[in-house]
Amino acid sequence: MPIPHYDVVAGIIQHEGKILCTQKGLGKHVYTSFKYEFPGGKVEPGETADSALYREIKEETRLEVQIGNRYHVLLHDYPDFRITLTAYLCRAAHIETLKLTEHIHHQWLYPAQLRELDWAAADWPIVEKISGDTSLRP
Ligand SMILES: Nc1nc2c([nH]c(=O)n2[C@@H]2O[C@H](COP(=O)(O)OP(=O)(O)OP(=O)(O)O)[C@@H](O)[C@H]2O)c(=O)[nH]1
Repeated sequence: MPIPHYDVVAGIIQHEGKILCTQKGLGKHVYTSFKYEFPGGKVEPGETADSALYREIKEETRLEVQIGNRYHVLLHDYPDFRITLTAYLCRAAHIETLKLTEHIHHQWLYPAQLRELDWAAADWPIVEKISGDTSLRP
């Protein structure tokens, strides 16, 4: 059987210089369970990347964000599937509505602090890029 390939969009949601990091709970796969990731998910047929990202972020966090530039694109092979992961810079003007509906925990961290978390394997190139990106510093 061919290995499934998913198109995944993720939001680097910025608010007052910090970035929203969300932790998955126990899932189908041990290698992504309890890992940190950026809110987002799979692009469904007929959706644009932007509309999928806006929908997923609202479903998962109740935040309504402004989606900005595409920040990084990568291909990652997990043992049972592969993803094209596209991360977009996003801004949340208000975070009072934040409510996690799928994740078990969240943290707002400054870019240089992101490395301290246990990220999904696919996310590390994005995390490293953010950590060294002076344009994201407050
Ligand atoms: N939203 C999001 N998903 C990511 C990131 N990094 C990463 O590997 N992924 C993976 O991309 C897939 C996103 O699909 P999804 O959000 O629709 O998750 P799902 O519940 O269907 O997946 P699951 O059942 O494997 O947990 C998941 O397998 C997730 O683990 C990330 O930064 N953000």
